[in-house]
Amino acid sequence: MNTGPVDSTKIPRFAGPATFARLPRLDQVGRADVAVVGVPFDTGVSYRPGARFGPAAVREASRLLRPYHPGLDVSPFERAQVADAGDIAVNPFDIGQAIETIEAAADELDARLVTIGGDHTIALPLLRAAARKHGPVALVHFDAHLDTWDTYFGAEYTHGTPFRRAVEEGLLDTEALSHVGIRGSLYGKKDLEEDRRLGFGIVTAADVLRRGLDEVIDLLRQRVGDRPLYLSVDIDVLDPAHAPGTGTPEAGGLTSRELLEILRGLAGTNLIGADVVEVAPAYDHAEITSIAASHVAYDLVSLLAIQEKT
Ligand SMILES: N=C(N)NCCCC(=O)O
Ligand SMILES: [Zn+2]
Ligand SMILES: [Zn+2]
Repeated sequence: MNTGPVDSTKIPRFAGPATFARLPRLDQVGRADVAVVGVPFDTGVSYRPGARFGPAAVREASRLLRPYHPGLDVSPFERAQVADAGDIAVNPFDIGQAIETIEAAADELDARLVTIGGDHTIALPLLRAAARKHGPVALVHFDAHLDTWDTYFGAEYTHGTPFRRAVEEGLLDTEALSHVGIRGSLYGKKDLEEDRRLGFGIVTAADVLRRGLDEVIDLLRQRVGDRPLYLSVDIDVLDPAHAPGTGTPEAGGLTSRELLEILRGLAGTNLIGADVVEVAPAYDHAEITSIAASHVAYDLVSLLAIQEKT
């Protein structure tokens, strides 16, 4: 029997400290199939800081989550032992050291991870840990931005560069890389050319509107096949109306309904880990962004849980 969340019909959901979805802490249950872990880190940002407060805000906003997911027809916390592994204690003054700490912590956590960021820099060490376990992985990357740029101010490790570094390091299966939700201005046309050369296919935000969800889901599933899959969700894939609380907002994004439907459309793929990043609560209003991110994390946990045998 897996230990589930605190019962919100008996203990008010607004009482007590927040773990993700009111789940037990990892140290309370000893082991987990799926662990939710926070990475309060935002030293890699190019514009507004504040994503270091993302994990705490997403946990607070997750108090309303209930234990049955009707869209996927699963009770994820019964199907799998899901636990909150707390936050990784990253150095805010040294990006290199923070990256090493995240990689080591991900290696050590003996569970499939849903990581709550933190800025997008953290995807690189998480992918290093994933590739160490599974070999080069397929990637579906939800974001307004490519995040395959080369350097900023000469810095190689930033929130705009993790996926170029990941390809260079051989962490990704370059036959199976997709960005979803891309939009907004670029530095030049070469950004797209270099991205294509690295192996990425792009589903733009406009494609989601014009081609529709079913076609987009089919295309993504075809590209992924049965490869081990990592999902990275930058919350700025959503329109600023759906996610104002983020560091580099771009107009013309997905609705939270579209994003959740695409995620549900990936049920049955060989998902091995996922992150939700770039929630910066200082720019949020009425918890719009952290509520969206907590629901995304719930769907990611559910996608991992349905892979556990019943
Ligand atoms: N990963 C996120 N959210 N943003 C990257 C933006 C990089 C830039 O300033 O051009
Ligand atoms: Zn982004
Ligand atoms: Zn990003």
